[in-house]
Amino acid sequence: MEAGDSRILLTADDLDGYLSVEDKQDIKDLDELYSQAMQDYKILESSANQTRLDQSRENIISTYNRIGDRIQEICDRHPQINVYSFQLPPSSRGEASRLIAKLRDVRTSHQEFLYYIQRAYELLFNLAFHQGETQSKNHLIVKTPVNDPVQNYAIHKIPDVDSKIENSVMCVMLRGALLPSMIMSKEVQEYSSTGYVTPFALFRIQRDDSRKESDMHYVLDLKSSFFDLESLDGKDLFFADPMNATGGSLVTIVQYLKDQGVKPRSIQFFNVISAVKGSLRIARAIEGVKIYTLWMDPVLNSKAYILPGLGDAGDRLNGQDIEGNSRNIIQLIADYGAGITNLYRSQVREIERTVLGEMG
Ligand SMILES: O=P(O)(O)OC[C@H]1O[C@H](OP(=O)(O)OP(=O)(O)O)[C@H](O)[C@@H]1O
Ligand SMILES: O=c1cc[nH]c(=O)[nH]1
Repeated sequence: MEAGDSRILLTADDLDGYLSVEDKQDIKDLDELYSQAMQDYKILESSANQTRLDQSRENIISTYNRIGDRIQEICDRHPQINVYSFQLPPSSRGEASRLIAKLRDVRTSHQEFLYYIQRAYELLFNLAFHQGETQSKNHLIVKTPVNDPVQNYAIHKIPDVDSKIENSVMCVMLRGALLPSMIMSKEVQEYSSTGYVTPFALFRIQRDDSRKESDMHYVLDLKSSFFDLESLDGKDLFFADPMNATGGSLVTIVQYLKDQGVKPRSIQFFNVISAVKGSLRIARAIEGVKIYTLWMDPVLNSKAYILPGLGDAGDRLNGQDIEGNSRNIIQLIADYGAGITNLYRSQVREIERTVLGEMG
């Protein structure tokens, strides 16, 4: 890892250095399997012959089954990688599958995309914090609008996850992860018995789009980042980024923090879709990390995009900038509109405080 005055750089070679021979073989096997599926996509996209179309659909289903089995077998060997569809009972898997299908679909509109991302983070919160041992409960006492014959109240028991969430700091990989991080922080607030609002640490991390995946550079721009190193020490660092592709963005930030002497209590990464390569690199590079992902995809293309993926998550969440006029964090939040900013009011206040300071 190289450090300039304000820019921290990591390369694809640095990341590959973490992979074992077995990891590289797993990645290669999936590349080969997925290239078979891509042959059939070409027929699906262009053929007018019904028999050929039917045959290619059959082939794709069967290749996908083999890919799914192979990915599950790889993930079973890595307990740090938690995949919703592999850990939840089969009856719950359809929910994640349908949701991911909606997010992937080119026809899904911006508003619908936001709606499904919000739902995805509810499921991820469930995967990370509600599984496993029998949990103690917190009681919610809710006043309802019904006041005849008397004012009504309802009691709801929710899992007591305070100890898992009330030491957390929301670490944001700007910019695509900004809204998902607000959503995750609100989940924390809603489940915390004290209404804990996470502090935010904002990191401007960029992949160099002019480079290929095999030669990718990751740049952490400290001048456009907002965080207080001391406030991260001993904390549970939550990163919520919809896409975990090559793993380079997360590893760059975590290594920088480590170099600065920060010792987090834990590092947890919440993704909607992860690629096998990025997950393996992270699991190898960051000791003790936990990855929670709704879905695991098999491969990356030469531009470091996840296949089949869902495209550019940042663009689908934030819309595209006008050429040469890249919006800052405050402008992005303003563009989410009143519906979103009112829903995530506490989170917006925390982010503004982090960016603008107490007087902002
Ligand atoms: O696992 P990695 O290969 O590091 O990639 C993941 C990063 O890529 C995406 O951001 P993108 O580079 O599209 O920029 P954006 O945040 O500005 O949308 C995504 O939101 C992650 O931050
Ligand atoms: O497929 C990908 C990879 C990185 N970032 C995205 O938004 N999509």
